[in-house]
Amino acid sequence: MKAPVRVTVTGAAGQISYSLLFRIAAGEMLGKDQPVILQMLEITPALEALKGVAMELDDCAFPLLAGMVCTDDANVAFKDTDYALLVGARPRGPGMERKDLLEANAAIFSVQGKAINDHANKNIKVLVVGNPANTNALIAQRNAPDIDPRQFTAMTRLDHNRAQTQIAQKTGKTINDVKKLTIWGNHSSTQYPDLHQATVDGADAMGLIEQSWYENEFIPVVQQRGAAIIKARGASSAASAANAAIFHMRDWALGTTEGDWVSMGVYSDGSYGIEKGLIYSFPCVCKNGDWEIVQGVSINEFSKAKMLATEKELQEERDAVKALLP
Ligand SMILES: NC(=O)C1=CN([C@@H]2O[C@H](COP(=O)(O)OP(=O)(O)OC[C@H]3O[C@@H](n4cnc5c(N)ncnc54)[C@H](O)[C@@H]3O)[C@@H](O)[C@H]2O)C=CC1
Ligand SMILES: O=C([O-])CC(=O)C(=O)O
Repeated sequence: MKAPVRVTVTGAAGQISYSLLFRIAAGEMLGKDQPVILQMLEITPALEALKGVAMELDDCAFPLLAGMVCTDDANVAFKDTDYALLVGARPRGPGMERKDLLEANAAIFSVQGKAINDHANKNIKVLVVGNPANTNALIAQRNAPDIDPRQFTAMTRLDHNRAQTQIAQKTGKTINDVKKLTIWGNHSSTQYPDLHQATVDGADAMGLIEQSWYENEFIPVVQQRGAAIIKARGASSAASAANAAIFHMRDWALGTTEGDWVSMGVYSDGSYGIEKGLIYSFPCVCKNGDWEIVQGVSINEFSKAKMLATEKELQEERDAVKALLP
């Protein structure tokens, strides 16, 4: 048996965490041979509810669950931690855009970035789920100057998974047949789900669909899927968001599938002309616990315009939280 690793989950009594924690403890994120210690952070009024979640985790008798910490102190929650999933933040309601949450949520991520900087393992892998995820990740990263900025990522895997299902269903194929699609940019309604490199059962995806379906259905359906779930369920995506967080961390830690790539919000190095330092979603492959941006993807004029529009939104979000960016 390996030595246990520490996994911090914030917002641990919330709805996403109620799916997430049990799957982490079952070994679905880091492998069936990797024991975990769960370090769960909540605000003080939610500690009683968190206690109930911890009791249920106990009652699962998970062989891989090597310990639990429940706390309302970020310095305790991030102590020596190896992986952090920053879920704790307010979700949006009907009629809101994710960036409307900036004011409510941004401060959480500057405090947590500092706590990560001061207490976490320096090799920590951080995934920000709380919205607006890319800009919250930027805030946390900039408040952790002693940690490599590449270790802060934002979740666009849910968008990636949504896009995969849309094209699989349209073409009558399975998820396993769909490869190399990309979500570019922000986890917001300006994100650009790109099928130009994607293949379905070995065939070029764009050759299997009409441009009008691509522009007028596929792209808006993926961009607006979060809002459609809120409308239908009366609450934002939870189990599917937890699933995407598991996939994102699993692939980062254990590697992506040969011959395919995934979408991750990562620190831009200037690839594809995207401003360096933004947390922007790119096509990524992961190996040996590290990610890299896939290079050489050809970008046509249609794609370029969409990639720039979502970059512009990220620049505006960044400028709106300047006060929190040291
Ligand atoms: N990136 C993505 O694809 C997705 C992101 N989200 C976002 O994830 C976030 C969480 O969503 P839900 O679990 O549905 O919300 P929720 O409201 O059910 O849970 C959030 C939890 O965070 C806790 N919390 C608030 N401030 C905190 C702090 N400073 N430290 C620790 N915990 C804190 C709350 O007490 C609450 O228990 C929202 O911002 C939502 O918009 C949701 C779905 C997908
Ligand atoms: O749409 C929301 O507010 C929740 C979310 O991020 C998603 O479902 O993608």
